Amino acid sequence: MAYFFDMAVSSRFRGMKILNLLALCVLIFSLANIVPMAEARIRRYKWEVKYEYKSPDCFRKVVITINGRTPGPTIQARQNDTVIVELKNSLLTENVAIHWHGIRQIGTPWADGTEGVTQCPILPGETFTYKFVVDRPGTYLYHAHYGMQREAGLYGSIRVSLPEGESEPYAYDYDRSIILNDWFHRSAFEQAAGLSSIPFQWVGEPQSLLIQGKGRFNCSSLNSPSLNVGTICNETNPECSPYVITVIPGKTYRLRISSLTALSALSFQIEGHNMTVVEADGHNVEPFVVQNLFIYSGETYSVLIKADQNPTRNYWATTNIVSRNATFTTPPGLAILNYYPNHPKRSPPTTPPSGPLWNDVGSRLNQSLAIKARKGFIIPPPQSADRMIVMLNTQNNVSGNVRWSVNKVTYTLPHIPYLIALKENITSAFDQTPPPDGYDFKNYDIFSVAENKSYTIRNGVYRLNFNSTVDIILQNANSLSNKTSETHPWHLHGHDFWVLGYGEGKFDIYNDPKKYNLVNPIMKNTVPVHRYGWTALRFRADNPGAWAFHCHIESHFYMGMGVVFAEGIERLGELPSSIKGCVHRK
Ligand SMILES: O=C1O[C@H]([C@@H](O)CO)C(O)=C1O
Repeated sequence: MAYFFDMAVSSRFRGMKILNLLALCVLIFSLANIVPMAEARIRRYKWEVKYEYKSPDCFRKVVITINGRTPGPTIQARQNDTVIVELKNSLLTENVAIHWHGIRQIGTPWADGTEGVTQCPILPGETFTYKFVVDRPGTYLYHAHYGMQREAGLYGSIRVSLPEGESEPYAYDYDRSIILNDWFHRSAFEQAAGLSSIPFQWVGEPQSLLIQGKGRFNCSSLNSPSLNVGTICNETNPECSPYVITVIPGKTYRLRISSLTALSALSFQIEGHNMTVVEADGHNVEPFVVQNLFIYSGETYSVLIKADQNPTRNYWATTNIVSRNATFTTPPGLAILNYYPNHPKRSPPTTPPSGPLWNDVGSRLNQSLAIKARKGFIIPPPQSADRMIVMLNTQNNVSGNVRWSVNKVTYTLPHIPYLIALKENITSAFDQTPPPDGYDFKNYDIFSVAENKSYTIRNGVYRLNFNSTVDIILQNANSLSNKTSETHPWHLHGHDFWVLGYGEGKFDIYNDPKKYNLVNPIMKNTVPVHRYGWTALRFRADNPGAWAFHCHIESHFYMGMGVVFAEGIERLGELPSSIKGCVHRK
């Protein structure tokens, strides 16, 4: 029919058509010159997730790889690009889900990749497609968000650059992404089993620290005669040769340093080189100089270093555990800063710098306080909040097991993910009573071993009014051991928050808010609450969806240290059916 019509069009008509087409082309061409088209592109990735034997720290174990690698491939995109990841789960007996850490998922809450919150798990053999826009430049991460799977090596970097022609407010010649991690030889399954057992079995300190997937375990410490040590642990395996950062003398490097540790807070340092901190979690920082960069799981920083030292040798870059005493259990992670043209494997002639003391709390608090938004890039916070939620973090004994609680509630995920249950009004899916907004401020002593009364395991959500401003006060306390309070890195999905302040001791709801930094607070997505201290955050509940907020220590989240916020669900259109595989309804 169309063919017939085309043939029937008279030549006069055809001539007019061609003229119109030409005019349209001229119009598009001139418009393109007046309004430069923002060139948002699609970045497409095809990933296969598999079990493989690897020896990241010379000790061979089963890890989870993406296209054969751990860390997985770096996602590189420009601001406003659409990232599409087609993920095939080739794990034989295990589900998977991947979270895009720091990407707010505005308009795509179903792509956040948080099993139990925003989607059903991806079953073995299935392929699932994540599609989302990276709307801000900066350094982000991705990692598994199912059980304790992240620890098995399923993680990588996301690097979002500015649109073509725009540049950062600081200058550098080259750019490198480095993920720090701690590494355990026992599998995530064994660890989870221990945490769920009675008696409780703690995961302990990691066996080694990895810098961009490489570490070194002392194989001779495995001297059990029943082990054929050579096949399990081999220090000459190239997989565990130190990570090398090659630099050209005189040049400036932007190192994007992030941490995805399962447990440890870290310090990172490069022998003889100061680091200028310029970015935190995707936001420009008013530059400040450090020798030791303290970094908590889930945080990302960019630091600038100048290769301005004696170029005839190489230097050590090291990372070591702070905030927990791992002095006798976990050696520092080592990498080599290689000055070209020295041989990259040439060991520096010095002993590696021994980072700061593990219990130097003051220096860590000082760094937290030093991070401010950069002049010219300040996003002013709302000057007041509509709601304040004070979250007391405690460690408790719940039903005979060690657990973590927020305001006496230990979190557990429902079988139907919150996003689906909320949108489709499946009220039986989770506890409809929200968790408490505070704790007994007057009577609770944060300096004593946690009392153990009326703690419960629940799965209610905090429902936030859409577009309201919410203050969260993370309040730390003594754990189950005398004179112990741990540092917890809290990560919020779906939003960045302003960091309004940190303090020591018990937060005073009347006086401490007067000390908030409402002038130039940094925005972040992950923040530590220091021992026996508090951290105050503010965010706007302006992103329709269900969002996890949790301690980024893998075992602590597993032990119930998290909450879920929900806002603006009624604004969402129909959810994609691909996230609903575990929901069977009549
Ligand atoms: O959650 C934890 O449990 C142990 C210990 O407190 C009990 O064994 C520990 O160090 C944690 O961080």
